[in-house]
Amino acid sequence: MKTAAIFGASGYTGAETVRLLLGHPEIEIGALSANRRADEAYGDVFANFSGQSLPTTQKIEDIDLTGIDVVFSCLPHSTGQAAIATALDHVDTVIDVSADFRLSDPAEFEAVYGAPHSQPALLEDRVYGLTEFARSDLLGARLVACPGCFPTCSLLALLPGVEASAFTDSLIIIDAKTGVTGAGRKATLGLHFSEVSDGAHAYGIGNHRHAPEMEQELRLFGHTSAISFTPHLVPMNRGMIATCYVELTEDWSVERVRQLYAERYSADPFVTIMPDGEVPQTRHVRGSNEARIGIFADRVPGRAIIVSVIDNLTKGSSGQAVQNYNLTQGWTETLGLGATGLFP
Ligand SMILES: NC(=O)C1=CN([C@@H]2O[C@H](COP(=O)(O)OP(=O)(O)OC[C@H]3O[C@@H](n4cnc5c(N)ncnc54)[C@H](OP(=O)(O)O)[C@@H]3O)[C@@H](O)[C@H]2O)C=CC1
Ligand SMILES: CC(=O)N[C@@H](CCC(=O)OP(=O)(O)O)C(=O)O
Repeated sequence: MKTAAIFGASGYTGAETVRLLLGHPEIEIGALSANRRADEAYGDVFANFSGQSLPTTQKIEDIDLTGIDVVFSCLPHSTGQAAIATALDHVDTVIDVSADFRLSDPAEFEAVYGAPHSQPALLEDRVYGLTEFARSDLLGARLVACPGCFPTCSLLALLPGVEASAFTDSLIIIDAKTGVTGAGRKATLGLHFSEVSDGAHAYGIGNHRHAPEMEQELRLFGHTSAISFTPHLVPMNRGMIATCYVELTEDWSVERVRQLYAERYSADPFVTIMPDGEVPQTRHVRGSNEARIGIFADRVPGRAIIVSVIDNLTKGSSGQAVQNYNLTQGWTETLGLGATGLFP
């Protein structure tokens, strides 16, 4: 049995991590951090957990890491770098769901996130944990940077085709939508019910910070040109959908791409390639760690449209974090992640 501390347990990804770990047969929860909500019973922070036997929340600096094996860090980007460095002196593994260790180049981190990285040495050995493309690096990894939710959803839809040179280098357009929990639990005017219900809007247009992260990974698989990516906020709690437009290279058809994806993901328990004509829907993966991907022909000859859905809080963050930790330990990757999507 391993003991976990969860940093940022009073936030949405922290709560999702707690929910998943409560069902994990090999992990017990030893500590929960919060900032404004420190020193509270966890059931007071999130009423759905009242009745569960869980530690009281503490400030990170008050947590005794003796006896903790793994930290799941669910802090806003740029707030957890020093705490993660300290934690690595005491625990075997840190799984970070923030953006802090995703970009491998500290100069690019500073350009995208507006502040220098305080722990650049840790970037050298960190594993970028898009699980389905990182398995061989995860066993024994000490620091895993879980991809952003948009990159997870989009890269799962794009990388097999890029890897096989099925797409031209000129066109990748990603049109994505996210549920409101993607913005975290903060009280912000633009996230109030009356501001997000009954409508949808684009944001981060032309400059969202996830585009450089996706380009970093696409480059590793051979796609060198810039992508266009626009996220939208839509009135749902959980869920994310990325609709990706690509141009097929000669000899590639939509049917061949679908076959390629089915083979590439055939051994992956959390990626489903939809049968021809079936449209993936966010409502079918809510609360599960599953990604569903559908591949369609465009009316423009030579183009394909790839639609990918995940739950931003599960495969898009905490679920993938648990999946990655399972693999660092050499365990079956599905441990603690067996839930089917909550529908209706
Ligand atoms: N939400 C999502 O869908 C996804 C989120 N992520 C990433 O996961 C991380 C957490 O996101 P999310 O759970 O949504 O965020 P929340 O805003 O819901 O939670 C943030 C957590 O961090 C704590 N915290 C905030 N500032 C500090 C600080 N300066 N020092 C210590 N603790 C602090 C908060 O404590 P308190 O509330 O008590 O003050 C809270 O526990 C972020 O980096 C986010 O980008 C990644 C993928 C998807
Ligand atoms: C709705 C909303 O605001 N979503 C967040 C993305 C989710 C997320 O948390 O991504 P990181 O882990 O990279 O921070 C955004 O667009 O910035």
